Amino acid sequence: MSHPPSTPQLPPGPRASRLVQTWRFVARPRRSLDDSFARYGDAFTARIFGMGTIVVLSNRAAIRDLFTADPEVVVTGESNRRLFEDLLGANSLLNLDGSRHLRKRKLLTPPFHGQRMHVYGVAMREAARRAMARWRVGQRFAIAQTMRDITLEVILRVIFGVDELDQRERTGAVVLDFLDFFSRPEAAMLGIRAAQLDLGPRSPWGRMLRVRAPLDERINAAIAARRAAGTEGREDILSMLIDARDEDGQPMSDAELRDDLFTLLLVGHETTAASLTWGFWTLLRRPDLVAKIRAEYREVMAGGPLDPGRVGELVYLDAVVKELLRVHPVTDGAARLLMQPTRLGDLHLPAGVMAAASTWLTHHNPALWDQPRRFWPERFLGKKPPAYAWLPFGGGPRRCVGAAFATLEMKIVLSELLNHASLRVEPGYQPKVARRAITLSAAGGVPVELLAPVAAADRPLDPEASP
Ligand code: HEM
Repeated sequence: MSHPPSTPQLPPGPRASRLVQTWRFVARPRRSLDDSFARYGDAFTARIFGMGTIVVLSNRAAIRDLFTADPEVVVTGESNRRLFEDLLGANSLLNLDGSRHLRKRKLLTPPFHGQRMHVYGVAMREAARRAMARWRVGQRFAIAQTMRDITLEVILRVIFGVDELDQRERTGAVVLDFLDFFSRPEAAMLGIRAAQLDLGPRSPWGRMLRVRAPLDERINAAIAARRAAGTEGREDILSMLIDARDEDGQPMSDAELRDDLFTLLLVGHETTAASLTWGFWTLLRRPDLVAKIRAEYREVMAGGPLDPGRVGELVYLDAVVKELLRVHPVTDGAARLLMQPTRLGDLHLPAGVMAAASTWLTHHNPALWDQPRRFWPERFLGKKPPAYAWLPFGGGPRRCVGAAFATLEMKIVLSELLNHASLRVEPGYQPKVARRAITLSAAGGVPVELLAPVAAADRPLDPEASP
């Protein structure tokens, strides 16, 4: 092992202009990374508008040092603020550092753990079943849209406890309008601070503010209504956050609540929907894997009703989900800003630059994974994912708050749909990777067709039936 150089320096990287590098990052997210990895290896320097100079890592030792560094020195909120302060709000967990981040995380962690997960599991299963009930044999549809409908319904229900379906759908439409805006080419401009100016409804920032306003209104109205009606007996996240107190006994202000709910809405469903979409595209072309998922489901079901509390018994499905998150990561990775010169593995990087653990490159680095391009869930059977090599949810003190929630949702939706519906993906369909809001999703939405009537909830499909 070589030693880090004594003076801070940047590793080499692509020499193209910042503009060209930014365009490639937006338009060809995978290829640009693969090309740079092939040329420069597991640490290289890129220059991207909105992010400045960024050292892209797929080296395990460097990633370990990044995730275990002092969060006052290697920060996240400060760099997020440059991109998202006006978008997500100054109080958003994503935009905070140090003690304010810690305090907010303590408030936001309990809603996503423990007994509550069972309640969410029931909501997830219901949303999946409701989606299937709408399908007709022979119908063709984009599975990405179904996944968005399901995950949006779930997040709205668990965040706001919107019980009434109609109201949930109207709020959902406002959220989708907002997110759709982020799949337009002009949205790439929003990361540039100088472009964050309201120059009227035709300017990107002006448009963003106008599609966000109705969403703000709905969130503010929900907060006011809940404060007025009280939180007694309620199990939604909004009520939990209204009741939460920090160490000094202080409740959250309306502004804080608004920023947090907005953040959770944005990061809490599109990511899971995109992961599930890649999942269906992968699994529907692999009847052998679907047969194994179904056989396991039947076996576990033989021991009694498979309610969401028993999903943990589906160990093969667990391995499938881990492998999906490895092969098709839906975020670029975990980025930090270095406030001081920092040693990361063999690197000694200067202050002021960003360092990012690249999910795509780390998950496909042949030095870390046997046959990295192969989809092979068995690699996770009976084994924990290797530390600092499997990072779909980032790592360290900023690791994704919703990781357990998202994993549960993926398992429930995959298992409900694969065990009760025979779907066919259009033969030869090969999706491109497209940026949509913060996620890398399958362009075209993955068209599928329902081949036979959806099976009853208590009569799962035969393992050998068509996928
Ligand atoms: C498959 C689905 C998901 C993926 C792949 C994903 C991925 C990520 C990643 C990579 C990060 C950055 C971690 C880091 O910097 O180390 C993150 C942060 C975060 N995620 Fe997720 N996420 C998913 C679902 C969710 C859900 C369902 C929620 C909540 C309902 C959520 C809430 C958050 C929050 C609040 C943060 C910021 C944490 C902080 O800064 O302390 N995510 N997520």
